[in-house]
Amino acid sequence: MFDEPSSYLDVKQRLKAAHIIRSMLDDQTYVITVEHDLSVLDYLSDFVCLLYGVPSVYGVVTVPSPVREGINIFLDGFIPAENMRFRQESLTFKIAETADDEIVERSNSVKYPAMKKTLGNFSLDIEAGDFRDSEIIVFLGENGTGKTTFVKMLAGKLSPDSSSEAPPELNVSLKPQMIAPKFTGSVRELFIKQIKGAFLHPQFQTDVVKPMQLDAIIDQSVQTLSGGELQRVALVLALGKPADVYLIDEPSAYLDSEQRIIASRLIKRFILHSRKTCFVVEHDLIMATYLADRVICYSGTPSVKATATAPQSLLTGMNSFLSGLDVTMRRDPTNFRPRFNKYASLKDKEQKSAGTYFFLGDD
Ligand SMILES: Nc1ncnc2c1ncn2[C@@H]1O[C@H](COP(=O)(O)OP(=O)(O)OP(=O)(O)O)[C@@H](O)[C@H]1O
Repeated sequence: MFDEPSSYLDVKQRLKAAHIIRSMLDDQTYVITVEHDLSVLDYLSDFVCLLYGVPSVYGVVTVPSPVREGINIFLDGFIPAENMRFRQESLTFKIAETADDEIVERSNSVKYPAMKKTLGNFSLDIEAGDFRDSEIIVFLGENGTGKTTFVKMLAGKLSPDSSSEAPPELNVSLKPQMIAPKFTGSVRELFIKQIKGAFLHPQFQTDVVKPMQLDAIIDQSVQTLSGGELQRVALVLALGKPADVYLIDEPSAYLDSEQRIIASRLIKRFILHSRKTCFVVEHDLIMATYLADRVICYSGTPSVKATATAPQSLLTGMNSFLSGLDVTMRRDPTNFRPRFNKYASLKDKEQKSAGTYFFLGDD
């Protein structure tokens, strides 16, 4: 039994862990895993059981379905065999989907210079780039390649050792990777203290606070929250602060699949409507590809030396990221979610020989 084997691992390690777990299977051995990263769940398992219900009240476990069908049922929110709808909306992952299909005008562009930073034995080179309003840029890279270091430099918490010109002075709001609250009051008191304006604003309540489902914990002490509850509180806090740039480091950590989808939608809508920019570090590729307007790819040797590219299109960036991992992805025709091809399968071989590691077309 493996409980959340992918937590905090990068994509390469998630796939490696899936291979190791699968190699344990034989006639006598069954493996049960709990996994919230749907693309890893898809790659790892043969069958899935869905659990639905009301958190802390009741839960129902379905009979096992084949993995593709099970994940699609989960995303659809409707179990045909039981004629049971457990979510009002069905979820799809059209690449470049924009909330409400609005035409996005991204006019304001801010440039940042090439920067270098050395920390102990690790050195990071960042290529010069730019970002625009209403845009989400996702960092793709292995653990220890300097994603958090770049985020801290953008946030002004670390200064570069050298840069081709002075970095822009940005008004940023940061959701750190590790959340260790010192606040001793309740969640409500924390919101009133730190983001009173946003918290009392009906639009922010509707767009951000309500979807994060904090009613049950709003008067609970912050010190007693679970990892997933803290993550949701931290996301609301980060988005509630007035800023030009939002830096969200690993929003999926500790969240279940449903909450990851809710959080991704909420971040996307918030950034689109507030006309701000958001940088996100994310290893869950369903979340990452849903969120990203553009991506920054990290290459090099983790913990030693790495380079971060300028922001590039999702397609170009994912192609180079996946080719570095020697894996391919295509989209499921039902809901367009990205799926890993099984290693050395026909589709894997075809996509590799065509150089389309990230295939946007339908099956
Ligand atoms: N203050 C420091 N002193 C020495 N080395 C450091 C320091 N801070 C970070 N490092 C090292 O720099 C490298 C990059 O760290 P960073 O946290 O930016 O990576 P990351 O890409 O965000 O990793 P992850 O995906 O695991 O969160 C790591 O090898 C880390 O150990």
